[in-house]
Amino acid sequence: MSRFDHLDIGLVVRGHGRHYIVESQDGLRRVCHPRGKKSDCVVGDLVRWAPSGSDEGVVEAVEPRRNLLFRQDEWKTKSFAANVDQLLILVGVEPVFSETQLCRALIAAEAADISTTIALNKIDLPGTPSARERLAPYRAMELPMMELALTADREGSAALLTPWLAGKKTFVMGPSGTGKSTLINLLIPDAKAQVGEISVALNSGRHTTTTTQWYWVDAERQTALIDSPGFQEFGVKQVEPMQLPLLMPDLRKHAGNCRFYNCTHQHEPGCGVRDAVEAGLISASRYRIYGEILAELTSKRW
Ligand SMILES: Nc1nc2c(ncn2[C@@H]2O[C@H](COP(=O)(O)OP(=O)(O)OP(=O)(O)O)[C@@H](O)[C@H]2O)c(=O)[nH]1
Ligand SMILES: [Zn+2]
Repeated sequence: MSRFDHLDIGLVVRGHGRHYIVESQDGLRRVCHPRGKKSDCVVGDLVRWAPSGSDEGVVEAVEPRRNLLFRQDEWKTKSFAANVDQLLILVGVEPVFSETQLCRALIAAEAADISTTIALNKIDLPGTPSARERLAPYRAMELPMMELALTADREGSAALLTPWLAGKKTFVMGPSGTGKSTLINLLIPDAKAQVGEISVALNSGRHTTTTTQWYWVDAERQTALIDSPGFQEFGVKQVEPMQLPLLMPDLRKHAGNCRFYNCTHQHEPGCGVRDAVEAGLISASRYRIYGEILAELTSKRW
């Protein structure tokens, strides 16, 4: 029980600097301001809010979160969203995706206990076989995968996505130019209107992709897509170094065979992970990325 339990619950559908757009249960959206540091919230948060003035509100408290997806570098933590059911990582045949970013996103999702599906888009393009090849280690890890052609085969893509999304809150992540906007517009014909409504409330005029945005797919407000801006760096400093291999399913599978319980899988003799790399059971690129992230996590702050 908290002293704010009598207040209405709202959903944070967009953050905008120090204020938020909160959707109340009747579907109305209004600008809300945080009362203090305690009411720092992110998209997907459920908040207790009170009216303030004629059409604004104050966030008094944030309800406990089911999960929080975020990235963390040396200096700051950047939240993506809270209370999501699943993550969709959209990569494209073009532009060629960065495997290190993909690994980092998967590690952050695993650390937050959020299940992930990788979707390869633009399979109408000739680079498709090599993109599939690059994803082979992830398929071998039994990560769910989907193949899409969001512009070339709209119906086929929608038919794959729609049942998978139904009733869930899905966070969509992916590098710039892979088709995130195409996906949102395919599934949410009134996406522009949903954003426009908010821009009017904020007086911001037009949509910027610099902020995370919650979209309802259906009129019943059961299915949601959460679209996020791109990013350059994806820090996973929230992870303890010893925990890192446990968040990478292919490494985790072989770490039990190491001679030392605290093996870092770098130089130790009798390392099950390095044996598996040599045997081709763990991809060389995944192992290299593991080493790079481990070095980052163990580097001393100055
Ligand atoms: N050939 C092909 N092109 C596609 C497909 N899906 C999207 N595209 C094109 O890829 C380009 C980028 O798509 P967007 O939806 O704008 O990508 P985005 O991920 O939103 O990119 P940002 O806005 O930069 O974050 C556009 O020119 C799309 O038409 C596809 O299935 N096949
Ligand atoms: Zn080892």
